[in-house]
Amino acid sequence: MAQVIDFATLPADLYTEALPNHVAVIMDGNGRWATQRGMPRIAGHRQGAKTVKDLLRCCKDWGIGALTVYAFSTENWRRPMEEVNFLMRLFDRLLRRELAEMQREGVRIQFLGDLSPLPERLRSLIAEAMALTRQNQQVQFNVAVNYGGRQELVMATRHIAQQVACGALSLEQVDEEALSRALLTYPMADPDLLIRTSGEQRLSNFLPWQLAYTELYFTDLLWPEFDRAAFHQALQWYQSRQRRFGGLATTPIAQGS
Ligand SMILES: CC(C)=CCC/C(C)=C/CC/C(C)=C/COP(=O)(O)OP(=O)(O)O
Ligand SMILES: C=C(C)CCOP(=O)(O)OP(=O)(O)O
Ligand SMILES: [Mg+2]
Repeated sequence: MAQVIDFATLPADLYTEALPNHVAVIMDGNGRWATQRGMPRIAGHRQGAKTVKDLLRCCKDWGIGALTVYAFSTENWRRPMEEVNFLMRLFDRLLRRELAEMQREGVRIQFLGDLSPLPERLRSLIAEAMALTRQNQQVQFNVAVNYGGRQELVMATRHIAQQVACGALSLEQVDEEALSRALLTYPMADPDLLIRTSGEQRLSNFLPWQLAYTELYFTDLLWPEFDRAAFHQALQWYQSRQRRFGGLATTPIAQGS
């Protein structure tokens, strides 16, 4: 008989000490999921929102400290206006609907990206959500909205150039640490695991600096299909990896800890 796994708690074949501390996700495939079912693309985004809600809860249940999701890229403005507007309204609705529960669950929510072109009401909801949850420590939830890795690096470079120009930083002080400090993700640790759904194997401008040594996991599942069993598989795969960081072979993560 097939083994039944209770996904409410950490499955027995995953090891707490060998879990990623920070998981990043490119939630791709919402549009295809809906199209395959004869539904409008926006129905896929609506379903995808349910998936992210359960994944966040799963991270909390399984003891994973940080989840970063790619919700809207700097390039996604190229989509039809109706889809962009729907997504903005969806972010707005989710924040209003879920904020109290996230607060109860100890979720600290942060947004990464240039928020200036977002609708005014969404921006103030975002500010309120970040302020309300800033002391929470159960799980950190980062939502990348109007995020672009190249834009982030340009902004960081400008910031550093300005500091050098005004004498606050010497040229010798411009190092990896200084650049990390100028990024939107500071002071978070880099993701240990990146998951991209829908079969595409590219970064699409997501966290190019921060993912330098991240383990990359690709699955053909479309984002609305990515459930706890799929996350379990991704974590099993992660625990079998050897992270070398340029050094020599070590044991897989699950045996090395
Ligand atoms: C606040 C929050 C976290 C919201 C969750 C809503 C959500 C899942 C947003 C993702 C939007 C998006 C552009 C997904 C990519 O799929 P796609 O449209 O590119 O799908 P396709 O590649 O099949 O066309
Ligand atoms: C998941 C998000 C928010 C952006 C990446 O997916 P895209 O669908 O925009 O990426 P490309 O296939 O265009 O590279
Ligand atoms: Mg896509």
